[in-house]
Amino acid sequence: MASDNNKLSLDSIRDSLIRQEDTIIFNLIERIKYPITPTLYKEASSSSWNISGSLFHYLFQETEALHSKVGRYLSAEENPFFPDKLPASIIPPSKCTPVLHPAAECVNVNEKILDVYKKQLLPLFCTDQADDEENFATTASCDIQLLQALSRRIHYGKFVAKVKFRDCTDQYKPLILAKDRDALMKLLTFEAVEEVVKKRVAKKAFVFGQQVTLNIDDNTKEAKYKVDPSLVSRLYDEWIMPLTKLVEVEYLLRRLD
Ligand SMILES: O=C(O)C(=O)C[C@]1(C(=O)O)C=C[C@@H](O)C=C1
Repeated sequence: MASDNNKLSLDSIRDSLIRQEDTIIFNLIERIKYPITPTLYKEASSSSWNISGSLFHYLFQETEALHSKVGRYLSAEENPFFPDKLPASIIPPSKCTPVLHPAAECVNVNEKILDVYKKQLLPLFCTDQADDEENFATTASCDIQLLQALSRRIHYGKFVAKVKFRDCTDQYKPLILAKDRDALMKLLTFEAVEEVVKKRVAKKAFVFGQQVTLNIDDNTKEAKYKVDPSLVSRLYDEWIMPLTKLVEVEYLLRRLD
């Protein structure tokens, strides 16, 4: 969607952000089936595995390398977590005019996303801590899919910023020239939209996380959900939307380069 330059509007981008909520919530539900699994994220040097870094890090880097070869990071919607380690794509880049300003490539907050994910989000969402060795690879694959979904959503801020600048250039230009981050942040913020997002994702978590049964008696039992809706709302309020806005500001600050 975001590759179609002519049709790009704030409404179409917001529609995509809404659709991405489903992906994030489903991936979250998948990941939290497993415990935190501390060994997965620890340096593997002391183990018998012949790798440097953690098993999670190894699988993530190798996954990105493979995806890079088949052109994943040629898309402006994708941002790598290990940009310095990527092999070239075997697929040639598209000949279409790029949608974003070339400086968009320098905006990458994945290091922050990874840090927040490991230190704050996993402990918040995963209640159990255990080393389930049989599921190391599956657990790490769930982490990677969730992180890629979070990264794509947060870096969509570049497209949001692009249309906001295009539609209100007169308001944004002086703030960019003055490098006034706070004023840019204020101008691009829509509190009413954020309130709707928080309520909608909580509702989606409630609906997607229900146990679906065909037994009518089950409706009367106390409902059990796979993910706490209030935590999903908090995920958006405290991390996803602030990081999206950070990406918007970073993109705008480079927009006139
Ligand atoms: O919809 C927008 O205008 C956005 O900038 C996206 C977003 C979000 O992350 O959902 C971020 C900032 C706004 O305050 C509202 C929503």
